[in-house]
Amino acid sequence: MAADGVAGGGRAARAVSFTGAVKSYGAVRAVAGMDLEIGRGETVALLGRNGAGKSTAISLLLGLAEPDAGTVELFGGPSERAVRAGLVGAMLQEARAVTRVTVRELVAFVAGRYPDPLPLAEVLELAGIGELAGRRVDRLSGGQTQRVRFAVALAGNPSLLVLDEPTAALDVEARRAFWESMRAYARGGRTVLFSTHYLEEADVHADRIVVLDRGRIVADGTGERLRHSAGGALVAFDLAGRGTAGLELLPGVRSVEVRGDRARLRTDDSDATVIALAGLGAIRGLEVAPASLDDAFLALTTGPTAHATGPTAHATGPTAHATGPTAQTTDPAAREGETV
Ligand SMILES: Nc1ncnc2c1ncn2[C@@H]1O[C@H](COP(=O)(O)OP(=O)(O)OP(=O)(O)O)[C@@H](O)[C@H]1O
Repeated sequence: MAADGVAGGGRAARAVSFTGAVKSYGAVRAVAGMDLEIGRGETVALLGRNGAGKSTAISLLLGLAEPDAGTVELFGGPSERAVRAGLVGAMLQEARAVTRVTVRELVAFVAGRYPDPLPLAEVLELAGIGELAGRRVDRLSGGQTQRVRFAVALAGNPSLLVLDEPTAALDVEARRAFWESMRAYARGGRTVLFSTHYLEEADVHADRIVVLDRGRIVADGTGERLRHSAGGALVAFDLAGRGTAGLELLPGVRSVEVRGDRARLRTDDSDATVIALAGLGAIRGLEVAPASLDDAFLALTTGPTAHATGPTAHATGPTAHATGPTAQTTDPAAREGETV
């Protein structure tokens, strides 16, 4: 694969390496010391609330922004080298397409800038836009535009595909088709990094989920591992007038939450917790359920955001002003107008 051509660190080089990366905007530490390695062939989801730092991390990774401290490397070298070598395709938020060109012209233009592009027909099919090929790119719906962005990201047959909230504007059917294509692409040994707010998408479509909160990685692992880290199960029962004192001391219990007359215990050992509750005679309306990924995510990221004081940044952030036909590629030529 072409990636081997720039793997300065040899075969062991990672697709992506963040080492102590920091990026601040004024007083806001958007990325606050990030260490992350992504191996070749992995599909990784970047998950986090609004303002968690996902887009900023992606900008650093693509070389669209420079870290204030630390390093970010792609394929064992500077991002720019990997980008110039055509190893990277990206689908960013809010990038506007040029006017007056057709979908086919745009995708062909982008493909032509890469050394080893995919055949045009294959790109159009993968992105599900065969029928739109003759349409002008500035006359598409939001979801259609999103699919064209995906095509632009795929066009160069990149070894690393970076997708910032790729399904944001897609309807259910388009979403399903998108993930099918993404997985087919990843199966060819490519590395995929995508950001999302959808926990289920991360769980189903990524090998690994990296949870960001306030610019830091607060969890990194499979969905299963995340669920476990949040407490393996939830045990709920009716308090029936009894108090909650001592519940947090029961075996396995990590946290206690009370809603109305019902207590919800997050526990690492539901059997032990239930036996202890039975010993207390507190089993009315007893329910045991595995912790959901939502539970895990909330447990990992709940709390006041240190810097979420304004509107989310991506409308004005480093990805927003990419306007040319290569706006969603990472071709350095496309970044000449960057103001970051
Ligand atoms: N260009 C910028 N100027 C000032 N602040 C910025 C800029 N870009 C991002 N930020 C701030 O950095 C923090 C991280 O923003 P970022 O866009 O990376 O988060 P995100 O996880 O991608 O959010 P979302 O899910 O809403 O897209 C936010 O507090 C945001 O306001």
